Amino acid sequence: MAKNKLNKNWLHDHINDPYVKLAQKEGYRARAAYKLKEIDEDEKLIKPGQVIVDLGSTPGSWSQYARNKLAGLEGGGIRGTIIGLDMLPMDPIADVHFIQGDFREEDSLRQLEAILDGRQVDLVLSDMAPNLSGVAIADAARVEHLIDLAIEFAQAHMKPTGSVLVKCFNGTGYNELVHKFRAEFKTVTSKKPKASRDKSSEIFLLGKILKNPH
Ligand SMILES: C[S@@+](CC[C@H](N)C(=O)[O-])C[C@H]1O[C@@H](n2cnc3c(N)ncnc32)[C@H](O)[C@@H]1O
Repeated sequence: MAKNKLNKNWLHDHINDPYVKLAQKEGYRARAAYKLKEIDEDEKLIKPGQVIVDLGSTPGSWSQYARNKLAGLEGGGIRGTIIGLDMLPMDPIADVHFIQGDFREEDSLRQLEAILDGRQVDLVLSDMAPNLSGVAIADAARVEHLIDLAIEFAQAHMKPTGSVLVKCFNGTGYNELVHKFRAEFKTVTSKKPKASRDKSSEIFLLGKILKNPH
């Protein structure tokens, strides 16, 4: 299909997408908020008082959703901590810490550790998506690398009873990722929320309770 037609189709789908409309109405920066919302409502992941790390947070809809879940009733501050990290800038969200950095780089980890200041994380979220080259094996390796780093981070900084939710793609390398999750977590579930487009091979893996915490 010609590129122009593809762009037009995307625009048509986007404008008519109920989640895009809902995001505009409810003040979310991206329709992605509803992916996390559905998974959270199913799995009861986010609770007041938690320490949450949101990897690949820009433009910020997952952090906004998490913030709403941790918000106090009287509209004052949040109970808990949210740290967003992305290589791209993110407009500030009240009560959400933000680090601009590449998660593959040591410096980003140091900055995360500085904000954590010894506290353990309850929930690691990763909606990180690497730039894809179209070469299946190379792309699978990039996705896997980011997920390996998220798991390593969880091993080092998450409570043993915590959870890790990562975006991956149901294609080359997916079975290996499920295998890896099963080796690391007591419970592993794959999630395809309704807001994740059918056309997309995007799928989320949720691991709960570390088998071998450090
Ligand atoms: C799909 S978007 C995230 C959307 C976000 N969850 C939301 O709800 O607004 C994926 C993000 O991952 C970020 N990303 C990809 N690779 C990264 C890396 N190595 N380090 C940090 N961020 C990364 C991209 O810059 C992009 O902003």
